[in-house]
Amino acid sequence: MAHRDDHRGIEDSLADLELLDMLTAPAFPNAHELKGAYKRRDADLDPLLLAAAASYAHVTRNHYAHDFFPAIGDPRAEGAYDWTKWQPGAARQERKPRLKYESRQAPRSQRLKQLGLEGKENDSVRTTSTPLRAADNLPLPTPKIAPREPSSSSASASTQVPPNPELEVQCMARTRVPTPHGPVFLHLYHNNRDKKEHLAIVVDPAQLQEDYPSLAPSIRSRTLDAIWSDSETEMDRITRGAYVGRLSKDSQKPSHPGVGRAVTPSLDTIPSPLIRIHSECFTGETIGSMRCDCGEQLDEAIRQIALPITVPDPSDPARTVTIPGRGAVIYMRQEGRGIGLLSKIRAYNLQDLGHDTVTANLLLGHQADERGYEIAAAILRDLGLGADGLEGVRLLTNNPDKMHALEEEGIRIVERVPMVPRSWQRRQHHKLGHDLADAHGYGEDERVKGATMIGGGEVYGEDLDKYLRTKVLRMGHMLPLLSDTSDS
Ligand SMILES: Nc1nc2c(ncn2[C@@H]2O[C@H](COP(=O)(O)OP(=O)(O)OP(=O)(O)O)[C@@H](O)[C@H]2O)c(=O)[nH]1
Repeated sequence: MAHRDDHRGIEDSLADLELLDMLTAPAFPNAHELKGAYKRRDADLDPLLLAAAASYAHVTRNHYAHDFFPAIGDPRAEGAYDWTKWQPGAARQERKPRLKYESRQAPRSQRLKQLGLEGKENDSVRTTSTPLRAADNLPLPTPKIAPREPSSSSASASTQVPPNPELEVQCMARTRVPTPHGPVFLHLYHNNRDKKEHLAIVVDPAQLQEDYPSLAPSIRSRTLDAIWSDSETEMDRITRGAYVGRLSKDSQKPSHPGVGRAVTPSLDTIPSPLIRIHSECFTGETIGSMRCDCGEQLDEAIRQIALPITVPDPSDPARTVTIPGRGAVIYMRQEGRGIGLLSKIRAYNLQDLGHDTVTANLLLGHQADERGYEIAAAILRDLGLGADGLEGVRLLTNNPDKMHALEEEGIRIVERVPMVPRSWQRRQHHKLGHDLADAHGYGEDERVKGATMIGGGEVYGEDLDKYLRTKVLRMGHMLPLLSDTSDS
């Protein structure tokens, strides 16, 4: 639209305004007079989109890799019509010639042919030439796991796999994670039965001491500590977590197969490791749902496992020594007792209609519990827990099916430890005096409000400090550093 001081003058401005009114008013007052005077200008496409498409050279963001970019900015390349010089009624201006677009990249079909991927255009393929592949800068050898058991519908004659390959689990990586209950070692497992990444949260802080083995054998993954290939380097082993002691700039000791297996003479006097087989629960663990106590159970399991243990001193049986708690939570990706999150959410709606958790599952065509424990048992064996000839386990559960399933898988359970919900413990605490709560290691005022990890209290410590400082100093996060605020 023209400006008042513009050489075109007031008439042009009024004409522009009239046209704008015509286009934007809900009903133009003299519509009957003007009918047919203007061509309708309803845009089928967003005008901004059209403007962007028409502007500048024929550039989309997919063209950035191409070769004409040096020419952008060159006046010869800017061959588009100069609209600032437009005059009403003026003759169409000469257009400057555009530079011819040339790409140095061969056509896609030729590039695919070179890579032997002809005809696979739509497959999601990663080629060696793909830039910025996360794994490129850290190639890790991976051990072979037998292929997944084929389902009857997917098995074809051309891809013959043994019908029921023996279950194999493989710990792919392990790392230390500080938690409010002390350090744990998070282990990530693959297996040849399902495509899920099951986890083991191993509590065994004695491993962090330089001068271990301690009184009890270390809880370590056999498959992680194994040699994966002749070509693996010490750095490969350390990067995947196959190290001993505490990893730091000054301490980098790769582990060797069989580390931590030695059965110490004092083993009979040390309680068996405390174990929980926990099933994933997004709602309870992540968003603090109070529809279940899964978040609390996970927190409580780690807390109980990490409680220090008092044992007879091997050098003087008349005295006792305290050793760090030990055990593991095997965290199975069996959301909603195996029915999955989608079905569990639907089941919750049925529960709101008055059905209980079991009926809701059944109404959806599921079983009350669709979990299996073969993989959990295999992970326990890999960690040297409950297996033949090694330590038995104390199992934290109220679920008899879980106990039986594990025993059927050959896991030796020497004791069942009940999982009492904290709110019940509190009520018991009121009824019976302080004995029960004290027996579980905390009193009325401590932690009873924290139903989940989320409500569980403040997180602090050396590792968190370091992490936050790096974010401020290297990533520009807007947080006052502790030293900056100490004076204020
Ligand atoms: N389908 C369904 N799953 C639920 C519901 N509430 C919790 N879960 C799931 O139940 C599983 C939790 O089970 P566990 O913590 O192993 O508990 P459990 O089998 O009762 O046994 P213990 O706690 O060991 O005594 C998680 O996968 C949750 O997602 C529900 O209402 N419906």
